[in-house]
Amino acid sequence: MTKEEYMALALSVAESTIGQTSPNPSVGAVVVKGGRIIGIGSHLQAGKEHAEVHALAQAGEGAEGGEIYVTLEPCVHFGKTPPCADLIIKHKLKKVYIACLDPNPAVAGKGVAKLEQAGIEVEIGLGEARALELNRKFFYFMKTRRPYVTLKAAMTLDGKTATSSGDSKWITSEEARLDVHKERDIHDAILVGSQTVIKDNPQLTTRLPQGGKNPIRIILDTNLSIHDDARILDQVASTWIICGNKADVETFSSNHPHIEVMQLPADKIRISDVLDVLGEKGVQSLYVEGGSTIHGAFVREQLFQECHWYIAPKLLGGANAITAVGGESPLFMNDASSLTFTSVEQIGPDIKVVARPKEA
Ligand SMILES: Nc1c(/N=C/[C@H](O)[C@H](O)[C@H](O)COP(=O)(O)O)[nH]c(=O)[nH]c1=O
Repeated sequence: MTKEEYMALALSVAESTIGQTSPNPSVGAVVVKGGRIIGIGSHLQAGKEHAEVHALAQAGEGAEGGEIYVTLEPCVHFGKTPPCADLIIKHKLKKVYIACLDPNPAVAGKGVAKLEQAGIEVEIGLGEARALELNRKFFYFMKTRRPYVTLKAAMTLDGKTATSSGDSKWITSEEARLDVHKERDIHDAILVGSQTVIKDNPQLTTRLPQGGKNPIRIILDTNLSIHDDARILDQVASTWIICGNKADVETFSSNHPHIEVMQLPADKIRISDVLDVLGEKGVQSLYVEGGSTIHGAFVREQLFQECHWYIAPKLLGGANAITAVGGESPLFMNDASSLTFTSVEQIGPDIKVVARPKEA
């Protein structure tokens, strides 16, 4: 295998753990000696061993004089295990291939410096684009201390997410809805507005055949207006409610002591305040399932990093049907958010379009 193929293997191993390592990044490592793979490892869960620890444990003494391919710069800090840079030095590897540097300015380059001081050759950048994409959400959070926001909407071909009566069952297929649960599984948190809770009474849990992690359910509810029997108030998953400063938190909390309520200082909920609060709580990835008014707020304030549009081959019609992105229309087309399509894929009879705002 070529060095590109060894790094591609490390990247694949890292990609297979996306969503399960938060708040840590997903990392993969491959140890090679004499053209033979002698160790493969990935970071499987925050607090557990890093990828290099697993790969080097598998390689054992045979690692001496070999090379390691790692998708993120080896750490220099003491976590659950000693710094990976020290472990690589201890195993006397000859060369380290690093796909991308740590985004944290406090540690960026420190791992490389330590390896080079120990006389180990370091090559940076092999598979870098794929390594940056793989931990895109983590890197964004590290840089901004705000969650990476993905807007999700399911709509008809003419952009409707419900009929004028609010009916939306179902627009997209089972397959497309299953894909939504895969997205929920890899996100730290999911967010909807109180209108979606009142109209749809969603569970907002991850229901995959193979199981999966429930994201934290975040409800924007200015006046704590959701009904006491709403399904998201059950104890199947964590639920946080963000409300305005006029809401009667005391009454709500006495009725629902297990629900975390965050009261913002203003009477209206501003998305930028929501993202600051969630960032402080360590939420790195946020999946916004709407509805229309909520999407309108995120789009108007340009506070999203990606949108996933699931489009069904149906035409609903009706100017009074519910549109995917509500709120006020800008006066001019120039005020539209300019995006770039990053992928379009068919899922069952539907298509999933992923688009991102043009890099600022
Ligand atoms: N109506 C449709 C959707 N509707 C999405 C609404 O947010 C709906 O209330 C929640 O997805 C329901 O959540 P839960 O299943 O109770 O956890 N989403 C889709 O992907 N396709 C559709 O057709």
